[in-house]
Amino acid sequence: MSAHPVLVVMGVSGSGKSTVAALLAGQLGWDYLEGDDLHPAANVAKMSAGIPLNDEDRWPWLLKIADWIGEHEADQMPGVVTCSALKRSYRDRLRQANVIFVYLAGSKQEISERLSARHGHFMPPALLDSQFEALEPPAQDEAALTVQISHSPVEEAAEIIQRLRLSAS
Ligand SMILES: Nc1ncnc2c1ncn2[C@@H]1O[C@H](COP(=O)(O)OP(=O)(O)OP(=O)(O)O)[C@@H](O)[C@H]1O
Ligand SMILES: O=C(O)[C@H](O)[C@@H](O)[C@H](O)[C@H](O)CO
Repeated sequence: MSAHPVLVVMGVSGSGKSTVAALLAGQLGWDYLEGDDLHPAANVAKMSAGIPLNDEDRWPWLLKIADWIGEHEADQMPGVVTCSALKRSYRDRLRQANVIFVYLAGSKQEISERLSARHGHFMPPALLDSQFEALEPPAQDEAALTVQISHSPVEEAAEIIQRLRLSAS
């Protein structure tokens, strides 16, 4: 593994990307980007209205995330970014740089319960079905690190650091 990877914490809405990625970035002392912050207002409005994004909506957003990753690679700065990265084609684009995908895997039931308990977020729980429909879990050859989400966020972050042999700063 490169000394300066960017971890892409991926998975459906509510899988815990923001929670786990923030912990990881804090513990590693690496730059952090909340990928949702790069969505154009139109995408946020669409999701808020309960309409799933399509490829056309997602590509400009994915390219902004790819830019952030590319800048970090050029500067030899490691980082952590959240990005649903639901489809293989999206991940193949992000993989043009030196990234490691960390896939937060859980059942629809488990994630649905978490989303129902989450407040103050634009993403309605009703969009979870569409997230699972779009999801193409990383295939074997993608070498993603798959983490089951049934543990606490702190345990998940510790597992990721240990399995990737990273060191907390
Ligand atoms: N391991 C966990 N155990 C219990 N609850 C968790 C865990 N991880 C996250 N949560 C809770 O589940 C909810 C969803 O987590 P979070 O917002 O981090 O997901 P997300 O994948 O970033 O979602 P989105 O893509 O919609 O922004 C939050 O309320 C969070 O506090
Ligand atoms: O690809 C997508 O459909 C979107 O990125 C969503 O996953 C949202 O960004 C996120 O889940 C909302 O919080």
